[in-house]
Amino acid sequence: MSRKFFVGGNWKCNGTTEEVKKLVTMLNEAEVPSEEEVEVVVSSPFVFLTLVKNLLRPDFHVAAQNCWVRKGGAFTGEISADMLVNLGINWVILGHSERRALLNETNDFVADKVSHALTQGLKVIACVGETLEQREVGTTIEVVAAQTKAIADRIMNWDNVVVAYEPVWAIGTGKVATPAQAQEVHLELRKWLKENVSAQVAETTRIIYGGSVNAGNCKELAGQPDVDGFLVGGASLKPEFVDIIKSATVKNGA
Ligand SMILES: O=C(CO)COP(=O)(O)O
Repeated sequence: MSRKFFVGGNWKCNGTTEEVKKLVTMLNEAEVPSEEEVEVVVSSPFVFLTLVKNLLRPDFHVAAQNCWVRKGGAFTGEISADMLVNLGINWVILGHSERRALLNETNDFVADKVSHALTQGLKVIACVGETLEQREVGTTIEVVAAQTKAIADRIMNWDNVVVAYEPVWAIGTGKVATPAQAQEVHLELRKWLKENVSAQVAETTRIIYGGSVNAGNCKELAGQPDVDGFLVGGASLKPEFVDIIKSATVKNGA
């Protein structure tokens, strides 16, 4: 398999220093498949990034949950991509549906951020996904294609991009997409990449699933041919995150 299994933990806006230390200790003690089999990236709130980076085992990586759309300057409250690089953080989540919905981030704005972050040397987890309303009126593929197109229009190189398909109706709801629903959208996204970017990008870009992933449902989802890993929210704050990391073995046939 040319696409290495990827498991991201999105801690969202959660945690105290003590809780973060506990979580990192739990992760450091976990026995998981090797780095060759699975890439693990945990995403803490900005204020804990250095703490996590300093304490976390070296085979796991750290991501920010957002960054500013261009170089730093007079942008009160923002964090620039080069600041993250300066801290030794090499990943960033961009375009999460919570930011799209609550902070009105548009497809173009997200795509500008992706493009800028890549030029600064960050690797990007770019999130796409439809709302329940959009799914119900049958526009799921159109919506995720438009979100992906905005990015494709601005970047030349997809090597450092992971696409996270996160149906909004499945996030934090306990209502996980069925393996067939996830596979359908992942396959369509891959087709879209093949037709609109290149066969090589379609073949090598990891498309991961997010939305109520837990220890109980991860194996069946991981068994889908176009599901290359997960972006985990709530369960990434719990010991079951380790079980989700281990679902890489489903993919790798162990
Ligand atoms: O938004 C998510 C990950 O980015 C998914 O969140 P939950 O796993 O809590 O549904």
